[in-house]
Amino acid sequence: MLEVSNLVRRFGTNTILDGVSFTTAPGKATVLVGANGAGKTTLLRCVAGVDHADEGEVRWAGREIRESDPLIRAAMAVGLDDVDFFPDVSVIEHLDLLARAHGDAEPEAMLDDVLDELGLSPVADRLPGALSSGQRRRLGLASCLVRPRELLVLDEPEQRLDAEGKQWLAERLLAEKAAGVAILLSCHDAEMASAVADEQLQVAR
Ligand SMILES: Nc1ncnc2c1ncn2[C@@H]1O[C@H](COP(=O)(O)OP(=O)(O)OP(=O)(O)O)[C@@H](O)[C@H]1O
Repeated sequence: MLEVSNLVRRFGTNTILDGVSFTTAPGKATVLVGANGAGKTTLLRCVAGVDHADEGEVRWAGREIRESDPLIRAAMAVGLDDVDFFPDVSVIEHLDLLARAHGDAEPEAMLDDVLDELGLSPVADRLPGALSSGQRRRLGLASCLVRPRELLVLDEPEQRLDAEGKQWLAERLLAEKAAGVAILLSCHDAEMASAVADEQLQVAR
């Protein structure tokens, strides 16, 4: 379980998060909603361990979150917007590397399924620089799906997806919940937020 307690994040004199607390549970989705600049990405970055709160705590299974902790990395699949890909590693090679790094010695069939599901099969051999922004977004999502996960953290995953992609995303998130995965995501799409959320958390400065 993820436990966020009294999280405070300041940038200079600006207090962005002012004592945020919530928990997630297996099979449940918490959706962060709020205006541009409200602090949703900041909160997700603190949860993922790539940013550090000034006060408060983020714990997973009782352990303080550190992105270098193998137990945390094994449990948490994170799709933030600033994902970088190796420029000279193809779509399929990225996914293959990730799956193997997380202990799948024979990922080929699973990779085919994920590529197919995300409509990335036709560009499987392309380098990231030759993808459209929507295809890069899909590759970021695929990166979360080719590895084991107990918690899925996604920052505005609906961004740059076409209508079909959004429909797929909503269905996939419901399937993740049904498989027992806890989900924490930010979302500007009200329809998707209500379709997926067990709890909506209003983030406001
Ligand atoms: N590294 C930083 N240094 C200074 N200010 C920052 C930094 N990162 C974020 N901010 C500020 O914190 C506030 C919250 O930003 P954040 O990206 O968390 O908002 P958001 O809710 O995700 O917005 P959006 O819906 O537009 O993605 C903004 O005012 C932003 O300018």
